Amino acid sequence: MDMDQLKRQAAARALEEVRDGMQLGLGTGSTAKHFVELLGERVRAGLKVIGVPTSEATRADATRCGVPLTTLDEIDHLDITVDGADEIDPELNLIKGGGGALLREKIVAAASDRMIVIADESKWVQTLGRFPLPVEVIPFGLGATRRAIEKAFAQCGVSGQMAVRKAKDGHVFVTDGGHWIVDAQLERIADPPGLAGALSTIPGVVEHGLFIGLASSAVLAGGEGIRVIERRKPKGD
Ligand SMILES: O=C[C@H](O)[C@H](O)[C@H](O)COP(=O)(O)O
Repeated sequence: MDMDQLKRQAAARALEEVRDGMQLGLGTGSTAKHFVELLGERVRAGLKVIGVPTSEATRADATRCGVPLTTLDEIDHLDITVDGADEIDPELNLIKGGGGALLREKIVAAASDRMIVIADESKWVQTLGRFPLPVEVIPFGLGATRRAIEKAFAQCGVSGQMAVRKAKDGHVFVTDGGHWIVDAQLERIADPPGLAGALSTIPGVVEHGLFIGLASSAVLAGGEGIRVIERRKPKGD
């Protein structure tokens, strides 16, 4: 079975959690896109749900698939967010933002009662960090922000090359929020909550790709079948 089929299987398993009347956060990326497509099939068959997209790309996909959309200004909470991830550790800490949607993804996940992460098994790691950590930054004062990020890394015992993300056309990648992303090659993040806290205090950092205490469960699809891992601690701890 190829990777794309595994992603679709994980998406299909998460869809089993969706009930009539639910308000859903719709993630971004190639795995979340399968969820949006499968959800669209159910909507066309009569399921009543409403979604909040985490990116302009997902907004376009959801619209194409016939999934009705709203915003977090119109509704006061979401029942479930279903989203992909770049890395998932056994505490269900995540690295996200490979597609650049981390800011909206984190806002939407935090507004949800439950976040279900869907992925193929390759995203499961013992320690986060092999995937470059995306840090969303304000272009103004980037030199100072980079130095502050390096200091935060040193305080947390990590180091690595940082690079401003480029789009395929060679220009700087700009997020849906109009910001830039610095990708940090850290290899091994021993204390994800500590690093998340340190990055959050830097003024030029808008958000970072460490999702701590947000995922309620992970649905991992692999050659041997599907594994569902539930978070041990309650959400927010
Ligand atoms: O910004 C993008 C998101 O965080 C994605 O959910 C993440 O990069 C995983 O994407 P994919 O399912 O394509 O591997």
